[in-house]
Amino acid sequence: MHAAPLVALVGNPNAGKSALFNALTGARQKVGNYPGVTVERHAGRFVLDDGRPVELVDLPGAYSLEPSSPDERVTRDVVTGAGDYERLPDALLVVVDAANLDNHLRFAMQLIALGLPVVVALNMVDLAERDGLTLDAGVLARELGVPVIPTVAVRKRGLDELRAALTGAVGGGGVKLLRPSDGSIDDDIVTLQRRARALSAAATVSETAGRRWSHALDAVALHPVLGPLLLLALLFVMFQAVFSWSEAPVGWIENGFAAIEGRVAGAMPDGWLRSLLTDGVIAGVGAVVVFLPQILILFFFILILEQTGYMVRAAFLMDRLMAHVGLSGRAFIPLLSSFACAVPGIMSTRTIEDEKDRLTTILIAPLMTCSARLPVYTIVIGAFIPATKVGGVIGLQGLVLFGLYVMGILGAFVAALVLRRTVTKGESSGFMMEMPKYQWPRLADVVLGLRSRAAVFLKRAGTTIALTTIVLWALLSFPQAPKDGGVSQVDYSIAGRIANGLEVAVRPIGFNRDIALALIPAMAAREVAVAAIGTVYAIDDTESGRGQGAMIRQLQSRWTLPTALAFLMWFVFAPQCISTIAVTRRETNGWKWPLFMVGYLFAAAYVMAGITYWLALAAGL
Ligand SMILES: Nc1nc2c(ncn2[C@@H]2O[C@H](COP(=O)(O)OP(=O)(O)OP(=O)(O)O)[C@@H](O)[C@H]2O)c(=O)[nH]1
Ligand SMILES: [Mg+2]
Repeated sequence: MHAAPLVALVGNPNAGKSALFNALTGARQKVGNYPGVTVERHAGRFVLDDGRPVELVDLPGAYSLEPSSPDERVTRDVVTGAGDYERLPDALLVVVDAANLDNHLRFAMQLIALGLPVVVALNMVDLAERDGLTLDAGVLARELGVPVIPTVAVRKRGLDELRAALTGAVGGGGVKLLRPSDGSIDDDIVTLQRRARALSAAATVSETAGRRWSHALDAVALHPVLGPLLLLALLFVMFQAVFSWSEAPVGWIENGFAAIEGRVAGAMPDGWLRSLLTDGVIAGVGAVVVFLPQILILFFFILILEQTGYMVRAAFLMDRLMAHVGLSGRAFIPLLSSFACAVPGIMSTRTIEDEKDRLTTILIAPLMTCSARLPVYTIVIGAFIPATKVGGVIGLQGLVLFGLYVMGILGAFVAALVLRRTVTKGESSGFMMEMPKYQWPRLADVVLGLRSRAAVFLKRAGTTIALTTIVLWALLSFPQAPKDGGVSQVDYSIAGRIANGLEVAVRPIGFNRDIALALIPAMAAREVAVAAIGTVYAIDDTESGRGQGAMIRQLQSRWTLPTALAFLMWFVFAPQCISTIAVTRRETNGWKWPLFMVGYLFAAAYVMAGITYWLALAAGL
């Protein structure tokens, strides 16, 4: 049996390859309105008109066949059949952005010159029309010598025609492909560019000045003074929203868990199994799941920034600042993605050309406040920072949260500055990124993005987090303390004894036994810190009731303000996540850099938490 024909999706970054891949295969690859969304090869399947299945691979965007960064290398290797990829594609589906034709045609012409059967998707014709641009696909097809199909990937327009053209291209339909008459594979870049421009002019039927409002938006978004103010305002609204919008849904989730716990407790006799289910699993998982609304609000904002095309503007604004600390402008998007999670953030550093630039970005990515820290931050802020308004409008809790994010960013900048002068010394490169077109965010995409985030989070809560809390519950519950022995169950347990030992090391920075106890399971996932503390208090004090309210009261009675502040500072810096360490090992091909990263971050966490604690004490807090 023959393997299914292989078709590769290629084109410039942000042309809509992944959107087209999703439309054809029904997959849900990430799309986003900025270059460099896809950094790996992804495969899927669809069926041609004649019933043959086809394997389609989505590739990272590239500007040419001479790769300048690790992600572009993947694309070059696949289309030339080099590297580790098993076979040459049977056809290329080249995606070009209709509204950016002359730039995208240059790479398309290089690809056509490779000699493989090609179908061109003239994508985003809707945006071209919006900008008052009408193109003649027939002219393009004649000049390029390959089928050119107008498409709107996100509305699934042009897919039937595309499938028909691909059916011909992979051999079944007997369509004879014409080759371009000249040998453009050997053309130099200037000749190519000139041809691309001429071709795009020939295919342009009419063009009106429709981009005026986009220029007007950029005049504000990229303005040297207004631009940063707008960025700051946007970030600020985002952090306020994390607190103020989440109140009601957090209440619903809590009531839900309380109801489940009540049912379970009522249906079971008192004993270790009931304690495992209520104090361990339900209390622990519940303590984490209540943060779902806040995480979704954060992602809602990130998705909107990604889809509107604002993100690259923000990167542009930050470029000067980034250059000062020795980072490349390209580092902005990996760092911004790390606000969601450092793992995809570190993977997206593959778009950075320079080895040292890339390494520096990887090493500082864990300092961006990932969403797993949000539960830890919000519960401690909720307990120790009063919900008052500063100046009548700005919520103090949101302000402190914002401050913690800023702390992480400042820490990252300082780290970059130091690293670039020592271990990753080198020149930094300038900003080179196309501005994507402004687009309205599509509701369906936002919903899809939020759904997948919710799924990831709930899966973690149901697996890693549940498992860790069960282990922790067991270590906290055994051996059982003698009744009336004057020693608390937590102190008597295995976990308590370990924590009492560890406490010696963390006492100088203001941490108590409960915190020492939470730090180790938090290595599996940061949110577990909250679950762990929840479990400790549930076992220690069975009378105290449940839910965030009870936990906040426990924190207030057992921790001092300096301890709470030191704890927050620890979480800004500490490298507490095994997945991040693992992905760093993979992306840097060895243990050297992940170990270095863990070492410097733990040292920074310890020192910064200590400084915070002592300063707070000195200030009389
Ligand atoms: N209006 C409109 N938007 C589109 C169309 N195709 C894609 N988009 C949007 O354009 C942006 C880029 O799409 P992607 O599919 O991520 O682009 P890509 O080519 O995979 O980009 P990289 O992975 O970065 O190389 C996303 O915001 C899409 O929603 C289209 O035909 N019309
Ligand atoms: Mg993509």
